[in-house]
Amino acid sequence: MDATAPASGFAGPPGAEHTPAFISVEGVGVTYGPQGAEPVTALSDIALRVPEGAFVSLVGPSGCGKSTLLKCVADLLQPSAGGISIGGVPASDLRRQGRIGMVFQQPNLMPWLRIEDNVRLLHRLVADRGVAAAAPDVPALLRLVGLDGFGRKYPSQLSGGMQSRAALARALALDPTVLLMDEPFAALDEITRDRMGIELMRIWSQFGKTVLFVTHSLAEAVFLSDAVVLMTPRPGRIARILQVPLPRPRTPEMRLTDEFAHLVAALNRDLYRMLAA
Ligand SMILES: Nc1ncnc2c1ncn2[C@@H]1O[C@H](COP(=O)(O)OP(=O)(O)OP(=O)(O)O)[C@@H](O)[C@H]1O
Repeated sequence: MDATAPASGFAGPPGAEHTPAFISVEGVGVTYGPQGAEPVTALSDIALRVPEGAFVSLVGPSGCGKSTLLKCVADLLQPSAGGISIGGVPASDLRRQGRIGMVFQQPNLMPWLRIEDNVRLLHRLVADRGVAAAAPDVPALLRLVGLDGFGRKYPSQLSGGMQSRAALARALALDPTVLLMDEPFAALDEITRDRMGIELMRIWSQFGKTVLFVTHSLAEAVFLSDAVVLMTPRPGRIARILQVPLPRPRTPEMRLTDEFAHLVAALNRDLYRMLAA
């Protein structure tokens, strides 16, 4: 198994190393503060090349800067050094058009809005800013995420897993160029979380977007991804990029194979070595 990607920062499926980068992160560093305290260098010299349509996970010890990197890609945070482009354009252009889909650990649905109106919300917000965007096909999105027939419900009438599905439908509403997911299933119980992973694979194979996915679970990362980016403790750098040669579509049975166990063990070993150093 040759699972370590070249130093170029390529993060995509095995065999796609020469595909042009779609998400391009070049020399990105982030230093927070100072706000009366010591500055915190959260990220240092991150270089990442993610091809179009790839599913890539970011893993690493708590505080290594996974969310910070995702925020930079989403243009919610300006890097202190380096730059990021998506599909050849600056992330800021896409954000203004509402073309960066985000899903967080908490679904953050508006409790006073029906599910269908939550899914429409982003379109309303960008329209209010004068940005022309096609109105989302809400019934199709709800069908896609398995919420057919639940559009008239309010968030409180849905289970945690269903709220996660609604948050995903909302993130997909404006046909995003990329989907950025920050521990989207961390608040769910293990069985629901596993089921959501399978569902996400099904949905991803239909919408075909490039996904950056932050998780603390190495097994979840391996199961879902074409490549897993392991980051060092703060300041976060890229320690290793593990390419995942498991075939697609991924099935629950793959989690029981020796190959899967070896991939997760390889990441675990690197993580423990890093933390022990
Ligand atoms: N606004 C901020 N001001 C100062 N420091 C910050 C700020 N946001 C994050 N940090 C620090 O930057 C580092 C990286 O934080 P970040 O949340 O990106 O890490 P993470 O890997 O996503 O963590 P976790 O896995 O615990 O969610 C941490 O040490 C954190 O304390």
